[in-house]
Parts: sequence; structure tokens; C-alpha cells
Amino acid sequence: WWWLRPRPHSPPVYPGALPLIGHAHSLIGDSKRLWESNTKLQMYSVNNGGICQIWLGPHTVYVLTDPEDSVTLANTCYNKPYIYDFSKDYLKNGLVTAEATVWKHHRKLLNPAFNQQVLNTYVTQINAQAQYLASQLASEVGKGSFDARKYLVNFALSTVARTSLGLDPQDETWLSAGYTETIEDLLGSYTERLRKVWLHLSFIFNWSALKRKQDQFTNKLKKITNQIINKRKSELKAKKNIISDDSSDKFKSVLDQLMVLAEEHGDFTHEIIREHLDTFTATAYDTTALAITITLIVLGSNQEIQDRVFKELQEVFEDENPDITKEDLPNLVYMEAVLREAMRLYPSSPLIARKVDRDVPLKNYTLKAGSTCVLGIYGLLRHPVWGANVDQFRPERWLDDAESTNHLSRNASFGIGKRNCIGKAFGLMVMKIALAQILRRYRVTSNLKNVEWEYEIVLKPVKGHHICLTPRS
Ligand code: HEM
Repeated sequence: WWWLRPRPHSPPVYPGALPLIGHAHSLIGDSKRLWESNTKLQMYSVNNGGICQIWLGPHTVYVLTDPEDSVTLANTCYNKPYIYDFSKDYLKNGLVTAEATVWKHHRKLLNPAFNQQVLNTYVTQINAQAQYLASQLASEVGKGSFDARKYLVNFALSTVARTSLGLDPQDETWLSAGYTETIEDLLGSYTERLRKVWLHLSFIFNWSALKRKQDQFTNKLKKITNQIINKRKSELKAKKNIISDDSSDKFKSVLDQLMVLAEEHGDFTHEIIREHLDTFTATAYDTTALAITITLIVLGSNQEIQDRVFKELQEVFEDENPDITKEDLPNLVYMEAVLREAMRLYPSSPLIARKVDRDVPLKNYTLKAGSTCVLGIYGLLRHPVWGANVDQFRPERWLDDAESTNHLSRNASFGIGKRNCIGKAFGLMVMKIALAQILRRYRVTSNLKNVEWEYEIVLKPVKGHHICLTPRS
């Protein structure tokens, strides 16, 4: 107990530590409890100078919510702590889980795959999926409230299938092979391990039923992606010139771009291509689907703001063109402010973490090597730096008083520092197109006050019937 005592010159300790286990007990419980514990912890950090510490057994975990300190830490320590290893069997050298040395090299090579020129070639595919989504939602009109997330998950996965994997719109093999259910089960199993702290220890986890289930999910998903890569390899072998078509305005899936990298760089093996593709899917689909779901719930509870979004849509789409063009996207200024504000208050990834692999001096304290640092995105996005009415949904803060958003945490919902989200621009584009297609056709109503939240690696509204749709005449 002596060595667990708070020391002078070390960050404030979050209350509630128990002998030997420290704060580990606060991880136990269901996903709703996990979210409650997480918000309390992050807000404690905000209210105590943007930093606090907890103990998981003997291990120190700092929780940072100060904008400057968070960037310092994120740009000093690039390695991820052991909890990211929960998904290593599946994603290993993918950008999220790769060791810092591999990550630096691969991130540099992969950045161009997500540049604006490439993204512009995806607009047609995303429009097609978003129009299909809007037409599917028609079946919910007049039936009262429903759970929009399942529609948005299908939309997000179909969009990934087209743009990342290059599958034809008619090609249903991916989704019909049970991909959606299996990826949901796999991500759920990571949260289960997070909550059952004794399973953090590999020698216990390796003997558990959860490990056996996780292996089944992982193997199934790997098999599906491997089949897609192999099929594409055979196609390219048959038509030798496809990939060498370098014209920048021609659609080229992420898989094809990875194949080009494989030709140029020996270290892009078949397995590494799979790890990157599976990483893009796992990181892209739920974050995007949830951000759209949450924005719809928030807009359904703020009719005046929704009216303003609709007015902007009418102005931008004067000619009734059913597709949103790449030229239209920058004109959806108010909609982007709404989206960013919804993601500020309810970030899909409310916390990320780094391994503190050296002593890191911050403004008031030095973080000790060998510990873990949680970067509290939720707290950062409600830090006083955002102004007095930080808890209020106010899209105008992104427009009128731009200086109140012109600070280091501006993009924190997409991560912090250089190891931030590679798919940020892609995600924003997908979300804007989907929202535009939905909101042009339907008025949304909902009640944000009734929503309960849970933490399952991502922040989710607890499954339920949250929104109603009425057709716009
Ligand atoms: C609303 C949408 C999205 C949100 C909120 C989001 C959020 C984030 C956050 C917070 C991180 C940092 C993770 C960490 O440091 O541990 C991250 C990383 C990442 N995201 Fe996203 N993301 C979104 C969409 C996407 C999309 C569409 C892709 C598609 C490719 C993507 C791919 C990635 C990858 C590969 C990383 C790891 C980057 C690296 O370590 O270099 N994300 N994302």
C-alpha cells in the first residue's frame, strides 16, 4: 500500500483506488457502466488541470485531457499499450496496432492512398450507396421510431466494400458470407476482454472460452479477406495492364493501390496487405456509421438546426441533381459544422492510448517511462478551451467564432498528433454524402434526452429505437 500512495509532484490520483487492484474494479461491469466510469474519469482529469492518474494493479495509467500536453505526448510516444494487442492476431501490422518503426514506414507509403485526388474518384460509388440507403429507409416511414444504426452499418460496410476492396456493387459475397455479424462479434469480444480485467493477462486469456470464440471470428474474417485478395490477384494476372493505368481521375480501390505498393516494396506481403485492408474496414465502418447515427439523433432533437441544414441543401442542389458532386461537398458548410459539433460532443472514439516508452516532461509533471497514457478525447472535446457553453450543441462555434475552434483539439475526434486518423477526409466525405441524401428526403425527429450510452471500443447509443422519419414533400 505504501508504494501506491500519492506522491508529491505526481498528477492527482483519481479517487476510489483499492489495495492491490487499484482502480481495476471500475472496468468491471457492463458497457453502460464502463461508459459512466469513463466519463467521470475523463471529467475528473479536465477539472484537475487536464491530467490525473489511476492504477490497474501496480501499473500506472495517466489520463490526459489538456490539449497541449496531449499533443506533446502523442508526438513523443508512437507505440500503443498492451490493450491494443487484444486485436493483434487479426490486425498485427495494420496502422492501428503496428509497432512504431513499422508504422512510420507504412504510414508514409499509405498516406497518398487517401489524398483528395483519390477520394474524388470515390464520390460516385459513395453516392450510389447513399442513395440506396435513403431508399431502404423508406420502409421505416410512418412506422414510428426505429434503430438507424443497422442501416448505417450496412451502408458503411458496402461503401468500404466498393472503395477499399474494389468489389462490384452487385457482389454480395462479402456481406452474405456473414462478414457484418462476425466483425461485430469480434469487436464485441475485444470489449468483453477489456471489461474482464483478469483476461488482460495472456496466460489466463489463452485458456479461456473467449479466446476460442475470438479465434473462430478472426479466422473467418481473415479467410474472407484472403479470398478477395486472391481473386483480385488472379484478375490482375489475367489482364496485365489494369494496375499500370495511373491516370489520377480513374477509380482505383485501396486494394489495387496496395498491390502497386507490393510491386514496389518487398515488405508489402500478401499478409500485410490483408492486415491493412482489415484495419481499414475495422476502423472505418463503425466509427462512420455511429457518427451518422448520432448526428441524426442530435438533429432530430434540434429542429431549427435541421431546418437550416435542409435550407442549405436546397440552395446547393438547385438543379435537383440526385448525386452530390465533389464540387458540392465544400459548399455544405453548415452541415459540416453540424457534423463536427455532434462528433465533438459524442466522439465515436472517445479515448485512445499510448505506451509511455520514455520519461515525457509535460507542463506541470513528467510522465514516467513504463506507464500507459490514455488520451481522453471525450474530455479534450469538453475542455474549457472550447468556451463557456462547452456542453451545448452549437454548430455556430465552427463558423461565427472560428477562433474558439482554432486550437490544438480541433480535430481530436479523429485522434491526436501524427498518428491520427488516416481516413479523416474520407470519413467526412462519406458522412456528408449520406447525411445529404437522407436529409433531402426525410425530416428526422428524436429525443436525445432518452438516449443511453455504452462503451464498446466505440461510443454507442444503447440499442434502441431512436429516430422517426417523415418524408419531405
Ligand atoms: C467518423 C469517422 C472516423 C472517426 C471518428 C475516426 C477516428 C479515429 C481515431 C480517434 C483514430 C486514432 C486511433 C489511435 O490513436 O489509437 C483513428 C485512427 C485511424 N483511422 Fe479513423 N476514424 C474515422 C474514420 C476512418 C475511416 C473512414 C478510415 C478508413 C480508412 C479510418 C482509418 C483509420 C486508421 C487506419 C487509423 C490508424 C492511423 C495510424 O495509426 O496511422 N478511420 N481514427
